[in-house]
Amino acid sequence: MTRTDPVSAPAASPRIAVIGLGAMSRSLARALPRGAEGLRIGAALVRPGSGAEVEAAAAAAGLELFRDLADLLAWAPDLVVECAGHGAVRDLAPGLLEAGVPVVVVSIGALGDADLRGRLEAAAAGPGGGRLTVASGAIGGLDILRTGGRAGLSRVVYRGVKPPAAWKGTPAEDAVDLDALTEPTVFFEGDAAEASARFPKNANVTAAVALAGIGFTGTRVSLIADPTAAGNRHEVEGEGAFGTFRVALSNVPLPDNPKTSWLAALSVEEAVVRHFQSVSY
Ligand SMILES: NC(=O)C1=CN([C@@H]2O[C@H](COP(=O)(O)OP(=O)(O)OC[C@H]3O[C@@H](n4cnc5c(N)ncnc54)[C@H](O)[C@@H]3O)[C@@H](O)[C@H]2O)C=CC1
Ligand SMILES: O=C([O-])CC(=O)C(=O)O
Repeated sequence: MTRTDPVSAPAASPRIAVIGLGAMSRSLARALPRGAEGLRIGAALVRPGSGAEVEAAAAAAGLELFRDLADLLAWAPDLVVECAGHGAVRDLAPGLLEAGVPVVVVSIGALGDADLRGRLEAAAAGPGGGRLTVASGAIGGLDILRTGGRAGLSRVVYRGVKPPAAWKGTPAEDAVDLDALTEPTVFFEGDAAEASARFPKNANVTAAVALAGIGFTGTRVSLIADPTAAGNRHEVEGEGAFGTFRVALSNVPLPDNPKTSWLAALSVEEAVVRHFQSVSY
């Protein structure tokens, strides 16, 4: 027998697409190919009305551009990574999962909606359903909440501090004059259900903490605008039968979006790499 093909042909590169082409997707598309794994983003699903700026961003990143879920499905993605917003999780993730496509979600606050969680769980569990994974995002310590939580948690508290500019365009503007602040100011106190729903671009971390720990209503949340803050700070304290813990992060924001920590983009990169590993450490 004559072989003309190489004995060990390289495996085809997985077809990875992002939803949304904002700060996080652009960071991911730039960073992923620099990793040793040889992965890259190949396509982006953007809003139907997206114009020339988005086309230029896609061209610069070498991405195929789709404006319709059916076109993305026809591209046959091996993995789709949502980096868009709560609406994208609600409108697009169930259809992807039903079609058998694995989905990584970073707009985790959308999962505060119990009906949506039920739809996603049903889509993933259905015949040929894809797997839904949640990226850790801009926060850490989720592993402690999950593991400690197996023996029961009695208290989980989250505190989020960002510079006033990062709270622009959010309900924080109704509570305080962000431009006039001279000291750290608490403008929201409540639970993770309310925080993640009212601050969909700033408080996804509260949903990540809630899902890993004691749920959306059990997780106490304070949000703070601090004119002296250089970046985005997140603190989580937990208590349970296992003991206690405290995690504090001081995150560098993405240059294109002061609301979003670079760590959130890195967490998506890590989730993508992990998805394709046969052994994960
Ligand atoms: N889990 C976490 O720790 C974090 C989660 N996030 C989430 O990630 C999202 C993306 O963050 P960034 O890239 O910084 O925001 P961004 O605002 O820079 O980019 C989001 C892009 O997605 C597009 N988009 C929105 N809905 C869409 C849809 N249905 N279909 C296609 N495109 C859509 C927007 O037009 C925009 O271009 C945020 O909206 C937030 O929900 C952000 C920071 C941290
Ligand atoms: O990126 C961050 O620091 C946190 C954030 O915006 C979110 O949780 O939605």
